[in-house]
Amino acid sequence: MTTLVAESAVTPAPTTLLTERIVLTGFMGAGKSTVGRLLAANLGWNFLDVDSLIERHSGTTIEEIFATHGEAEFRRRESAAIARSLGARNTVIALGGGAPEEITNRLLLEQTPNTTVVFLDAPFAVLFDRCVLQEGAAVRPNLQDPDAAAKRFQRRIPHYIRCSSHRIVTENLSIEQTVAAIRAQLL
Ligand SMILES: Nc1ncnc2c1ncn2[C@@H]1O[C@H](COP(=O)(O)OP(=O)(O)OP(=O)(O)O)[C@@H](O)[C@H]1O
Ligand SMILES: O=C(O)C1=C[C@@H](O)[C@@H](O)[C@H](O)C1
Ligand SMILES: [Mg+2]
Repeated sequence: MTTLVAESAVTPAPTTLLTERIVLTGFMGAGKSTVGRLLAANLGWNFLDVDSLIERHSGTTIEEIFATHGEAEFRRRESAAIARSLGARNTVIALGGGAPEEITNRLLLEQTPNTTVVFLDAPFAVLFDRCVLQEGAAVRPNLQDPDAAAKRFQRRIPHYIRCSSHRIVTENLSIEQTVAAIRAQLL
């Protein structure tokens, strides 16, 4: 049993919003982890990264889970990690890029009260370039084949849109500007 420890736990008075948790969704490279961590620090909230939770709980890397057990098992672990993370309050939660494709995850998001889902959007080419430039990007299992990744992107767009109440187009924004744009929509 792994306990749920936020990556950044803070005690000072957190910013009060009309929501208890902000969930970031979007494709690989959207900035869910990078923006999420900064947004949480900015609000004085905690931050949880579902991909990191899965790795901590499994005691291994996502790459290894895909290689050893396959994507279906990864998705089961992902749903369990999302369910655990949605119990947290005053928390920014970064989902994995494929989470909204699963009906279980969409229902979890929809049915958890006081949960605001923000879709970080950008064109596939921008996201792909960001991932390639990022250190360690080569290990993202679902980014190995660019054509297949582009198809996944297309397939997922309607799910990202439907499961979110806010959408930020980040193509021309820095990480700091993306955080400011989220704050402007939610505060
Ligand atoms: N405007 C921007 N917004 C977000 N990230 C940006 C931006 N510009 C550049 N980046 C870079 O893009 C990368 C985004 O990666 P990040 O790991 O945060 O994405 P992610 O959405 O969490 O992806 P994954 O689904 O694979 O976990 C980082 O290296 C970040 O520095
Ligand atoms: O888009 C995807 O399918 C994935 C995105 C990452 O966040 C990880 O959840 C994993 O690499 C799968
Ligand atoms: Mg991430």
